[in-house]
Amino acid sequence: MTDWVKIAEDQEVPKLKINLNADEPAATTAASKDNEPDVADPAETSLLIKILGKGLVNTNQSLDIQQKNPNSPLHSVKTFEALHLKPELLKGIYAMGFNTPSKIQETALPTLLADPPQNMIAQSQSGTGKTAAFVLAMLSRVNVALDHPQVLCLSPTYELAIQTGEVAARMGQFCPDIKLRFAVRGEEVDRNSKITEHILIGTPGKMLDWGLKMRLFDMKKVRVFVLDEADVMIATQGHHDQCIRIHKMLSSQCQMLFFSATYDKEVMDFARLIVSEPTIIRLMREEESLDNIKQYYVNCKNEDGKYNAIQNIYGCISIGQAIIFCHTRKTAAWLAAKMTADGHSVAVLSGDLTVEQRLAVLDRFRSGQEKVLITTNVLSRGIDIEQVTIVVNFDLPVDLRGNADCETYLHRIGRTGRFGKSGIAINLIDGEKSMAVCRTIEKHFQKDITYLNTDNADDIEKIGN
Ligand SMILES: Nc1ncnc2c1ncn2[C@@H]1O[C@H](COP(=O)(O)OP(=O)(O)OP(=O)(O)O)[C@@H](O)[C@H]1O
Repeated sequence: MTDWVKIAEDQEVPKLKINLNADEPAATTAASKDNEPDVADPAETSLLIKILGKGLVNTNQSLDIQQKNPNSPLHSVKTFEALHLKPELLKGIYAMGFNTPSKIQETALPTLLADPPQNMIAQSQSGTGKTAAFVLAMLSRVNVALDHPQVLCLSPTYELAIQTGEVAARMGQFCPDIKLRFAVRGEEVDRNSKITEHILIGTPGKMLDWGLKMRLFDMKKVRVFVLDEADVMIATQGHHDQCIRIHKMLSSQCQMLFFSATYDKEVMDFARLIVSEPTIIRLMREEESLDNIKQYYVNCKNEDGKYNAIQNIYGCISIGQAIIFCHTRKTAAWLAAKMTADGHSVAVLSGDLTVEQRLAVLDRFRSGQEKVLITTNVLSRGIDIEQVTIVVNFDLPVDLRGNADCETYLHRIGRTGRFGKSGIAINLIDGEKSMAVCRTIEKHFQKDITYLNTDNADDIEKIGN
C-alpha cells in the first residue's frame, strides 16, 4: 500500500482554516461577530441544503468518469433489480418510493457493489441521490453473521450523521438483523464492553475515541469506510487530522468511498492521494449564469443613501419578493430594523441563527409570509429561491482583502437553467472602492451593469418592464 499517511501528514492543505468542532452544537461557535464579514459554516450549509431539498434533483448534466482500475465495472444500471441486491434491501428501496436509480446511482452503484470492492471518489450536487447510493453500498456489505463493526461512515456534524443514519434505518427496514449505531456526542459505551453493531455512523472525534482510544472495536476488521461531505471533512482542520488517524488504522482491503457535492482542487488532489486506485465519478453541476439578469448600479453617498435608494425603488415599482445581501450581521440588523419600521415585512437570515432557525426563516420566506429577506453570505450557494425577482447587493461581495468576489456575486445573482426566469440585480455603490469592485465584476462576466438613477422615478420604472 502507498504510504499515504506519510504523504497526507506532510501535505499542507491550503484550505485548512475552518476550525469546527463536530462534538459541539453548531450554534455556540457563532457568537458576537456582528462587525465581521458574515461567512457560512460549510457543514451547517450542507445540513441546511440537505433538509431544504425535497425529493430528487433531476439533472441532465454530463458525467465525467475516470477509472484507474481496469477491472472496474464501467457499465451503469437502469433499474434497481439489475443490481442483484438482497430482496430485503430492494423492498426497502421501493418502500422509500424510489422506482429507478438516479443518474449518480446508476453510474456509481455497480462499482460500489462490485467484487472485489473498488474505491470511489464521487461528486454530485446536493439532492442527486449520493446518500442513498452509499447507504445502499453500506447495507449491502454487511455480514450479519459477524458481530463487530464492518462499516464506518463519517460525517462532519452530529446532525448530518443523524440524517444519514435515518436513511440507513429506512432503507434497511426489512433487514432486521443489520444493526446500526451512532458514534456521536451523547452516545456512551461501557469501557469494558465491545461494540457489536455492524454499521457505525458518526463524527470523527467519537469514532476515534471508540476505535482507537477505547479500542471498543477493531478498525482492521472494517470493510467499508465512507467519508460523507468529503470536502468539508478534508478542508476542516480538526476533522482532517482525525480522518487521517482513522484512515491510518484501516486495513488496505477496506473499501474507501468519498462523497461530496463539491471538491476544491486541493481537496480532490488530497483525496486522490489517500484513496488508492479510485474510480472518480463527477456529475457536473448545472452552471449558474447571468444571462437572464438585468444588472444595475446605483451611486449612493453612504449607508443612509443606500437605504434611500431602496425606498425609492419600492416607492416606484411593485416588487414581489426580494433578497438583500449585506456584508456584516450588524448592517443586516440595522437595515432590517429600518425597513420594518417603514412597514415592510422583513426576515433576517444571518450566521447567528441555528440551522433550525434558518430553516424556519427560509420556510416563511418561501411561503411568502415575508416579502424581503435580508441576509449575508450565510445564504449563498446551493439555495435556490425561485420566486425572488430582485436581488439587491447592499454591499458588493468582496474577499478578505476587499477585492471583488465574482464567484459569490454569481451565486447571489445567478440562476441555473432550471430556474432560468429573468431577474433584476441592483448593486448599491458608495464610493470609489465599491465602484472598482463593481467594474471588476462587470469585466469578469462581460455583462453590462447599467447606471440607475433612483432619484428619477422614470428611470426606476424602466427596470420593472
Ligand atoms: N432513486 C431515487 N428515486 C427517488 N428519490 C430518490 C432517489 N434517490 C434519492 N432520492 C431522494 O432524493 C432526495 C435526495 O437524495 P440524497 O439525500 O441521497 O441526495 P444527496 O446527493 O446525498 O444530497 P446531499 O448532498 O444534500 O446529501 C432524498 O429525499 C431522497 O430520498
